[in-house]
Amino acid sequence: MAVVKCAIQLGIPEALEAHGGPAAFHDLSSALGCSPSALHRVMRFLVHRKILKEAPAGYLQTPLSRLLLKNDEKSMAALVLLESSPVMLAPWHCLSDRVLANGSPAFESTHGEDIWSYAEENPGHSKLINDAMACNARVAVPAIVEGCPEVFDGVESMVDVGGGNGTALRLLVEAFPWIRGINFDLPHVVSVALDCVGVEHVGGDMFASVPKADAAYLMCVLHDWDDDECIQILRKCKEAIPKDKGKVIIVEAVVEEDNNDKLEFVRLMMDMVMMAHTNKGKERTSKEWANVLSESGFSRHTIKNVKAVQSAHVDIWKYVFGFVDMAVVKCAIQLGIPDALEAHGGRVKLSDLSSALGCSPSALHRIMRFLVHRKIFKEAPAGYLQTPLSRLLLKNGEKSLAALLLLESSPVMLAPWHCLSARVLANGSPAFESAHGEDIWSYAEENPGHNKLINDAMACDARVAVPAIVEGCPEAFDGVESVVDVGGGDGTTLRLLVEAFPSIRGINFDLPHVVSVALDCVGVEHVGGDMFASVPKADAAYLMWVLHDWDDDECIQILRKCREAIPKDKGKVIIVEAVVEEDNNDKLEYVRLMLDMVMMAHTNKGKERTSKEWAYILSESGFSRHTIKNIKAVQSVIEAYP
Ligand SMILES: C[S@@+](CC[C@H](N)C(=O)[O-])C[C@H]1O[C@@H](n2cnc3c(N)ncnc32)[C@H](O)[C@@H]1O
Repeated sequence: MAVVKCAIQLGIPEALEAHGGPAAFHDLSSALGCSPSALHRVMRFLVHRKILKEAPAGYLQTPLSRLLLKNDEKSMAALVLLESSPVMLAPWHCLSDRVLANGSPAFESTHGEDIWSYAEENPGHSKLINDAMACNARVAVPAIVEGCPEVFDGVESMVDVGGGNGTALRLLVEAFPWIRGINFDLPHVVSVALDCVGVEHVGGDMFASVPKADAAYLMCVLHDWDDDECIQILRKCKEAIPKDKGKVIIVEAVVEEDNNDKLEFVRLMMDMVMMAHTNKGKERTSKEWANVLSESGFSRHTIKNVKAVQSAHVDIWKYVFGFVDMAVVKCAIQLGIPDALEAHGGRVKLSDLSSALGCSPSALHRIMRFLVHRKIFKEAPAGYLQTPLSRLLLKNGEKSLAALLLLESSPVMLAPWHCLSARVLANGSPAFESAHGEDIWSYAEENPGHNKLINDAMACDARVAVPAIVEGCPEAFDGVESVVDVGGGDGTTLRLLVEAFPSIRGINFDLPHVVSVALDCVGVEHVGGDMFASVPKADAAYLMWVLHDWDDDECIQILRKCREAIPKDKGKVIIVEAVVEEDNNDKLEYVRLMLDMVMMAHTNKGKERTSKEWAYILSESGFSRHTIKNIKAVQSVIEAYP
C-alpha cells in the first residue's frame, strides 16, 4: 500500500502514460526529478509485484498501473490515497479496544468524533472521502449498468441517498437519460458537488427525511450503520417512494462466506474497514440483509450479483486495503487470541473465546471470520482451531514473530511511510528523520519503549534465523573460539549461537543504551560502544541485519573496523543478510524486496543488496575473498576473509 501510494504521489503511472511506450529508466527518473538509485529500488519492487512491467526497452504500464493514474475515469488512486491517509490509518491502532465487550468506536477513540463530523470540520479530508467514493462509483456503476440494467426499467426519478459528490448519479443518468436524478447528502458534501445536467443536489439528513422519487438508491451507505440505524434510514426511503411502483435499490457487499469468490476477501476487508472507520457499521450476509429489510417494512426483495468489469479491479483492492491484514493480525495479537486458543488446547468455541478475552461476541466473530478467511485460523464444527501461522503469533512462543509485527505496525514505524515519495526525490530527505526529527537509533535511545519494541522484534527474528544458520551453515563456526556480535541487540543471537556451539566465547556489542537493558547469559559478555569507532577483538565478527541499515560508505567503515578486530590469519567476518537475487521463483524474494522498502522508510540510507553489491563493499573494505551460502531463511550467510 505504501509503495503504491508513493508511486501515485510521484506520478509514475502518468509519466509512463506520457511516454506512450516503454520508458527508459533515465528518462523516467529525470522526468520525475527522482534519485535514480532510490527510484530504481521502487521500480524493482513494483515490477516484482506485477504493478509495472520491465522490458529491454524500458518500463511499461500494466492494466493495474493504469488504475493508479490520478485523473483517469477508471482510476482507483483516490481510494488508495484515502485508505492510506494518516487520518484513516490511525483508528486501526484502536481496533483491539473496539472488539472488547465495552469497546468504543475506533475512529472516535482516535479523532474524538465520528468520521462524518470529522469530515465536516476538515474540508481536506471530506474531499479525500468524496474523491474516493467517486472513484468507487466510476467502477461500480458501469458494472451495474452492464450487469443489471433492468433495475432501472420504468424509473423516472431517483434519489441517491448519501450520494456524495453526485458521480454515481451522473453516470446513471448518462446511462439511463430518462431518469431525473436527485443527489442527496449532508449539506457540506452537496455544497461542493459538481453541477451535472439531469441531477439536482439536495442537502439534508437521511435520518430526518429523504426527497421523494420513484426509486431511492443507496450505494455503500448502509454498511456505515448498524441494523437499527439502517432500519431508520430505510423507513425514510420507503416514505419517499410511491407505494405502488416505488423501489429501493441498495448497492452493497453481500458477504457469502464463499472462499471461491475472488471478491470475497475484499468484502471481508471492507467489513474490517467498517469496524475501524465507522461507529457501528458492518458488511452483511444475505440473511442479515433480509432481516434489516423486513424490519424496515419491505414486503420482498431480490439480490443480484454484479461482476467486476476488469480483473485488475479485483487485484487493486489488495493495495487499497493493504493495511488491513496487518492491522487485524495486530489486533489478534493484542487481544491474545492465539494464546487463548493455546490455553484451550488449540480449539475453542466463539462463546468461550469471547468470554475468555472479554470481547463482544459479534465483533469477535467478524474478526475471526476475517482471520479464518485469511487462513490464519481454521474453523471446524467444534470451534476455532490454531494453525502453524497463528502459532507464530503467540505472545511468548520461542518461534513467535509477534514482536516483529508489533514493531512494524507501531505508529512510530508507520509514520515514515507517508514520507516515502519525498525520500525518492533527487534531493529527498530520510523518511524516518522527516517524520520524527532524528534517525531511528537516536529516537530509540530517547524512547525506551520504542527501544524495547526494536530489541524484542530483533530477538524474535534471531530465534528464527539462528537455528536456520546452525542447521544450514554450521561450518562457518568451525575453529572459531570467540565471536563479537556487532550490533547484537539484546544478545539473543549470541545466546543461541553459544548454546549451539558451547566452545565459543561471545561478546555482544551494541550501543550503550541497548546493552544496558540486555539480558545476562552464560558465555556472553555485553560491551557497549560505537562500531564506527572500534569493535572488540575476537576470532570472528558477526553482523546480522546490521549492514542493511547503512549505505556503502558506512558499511565499508564498519567492515574495516571489523577487519581490524579479527586475527589476520584465521579471522573472518560472518555477515547474515538478505542477498537480493531478482529471482521471481524464490518465495522469499518478495520478503527481501519488501525489506528493501522498509530500509528506505526506516533508515537514512540503508538498503538490501545483490551479490554484486556485496562483492563491491567487501572488496572495498579490504577483504581478499568471500563466500555466500543460502540457508532456509530470508538471509544468506556471507563469510569474508581478510
Ligand atoms: C536491525 S538491528 C539488528 C540486531 C541484531 N543483530 C539481530 O539481528 O537480532 C541493528 C542493531 O545495530 C545497532 N547499532 C546501530 N548503530 C550502532 C553503532 N554505531 N554501534 C553499534 N551498534 C549499533 C542497533 O542498536 C541495533 O541493535
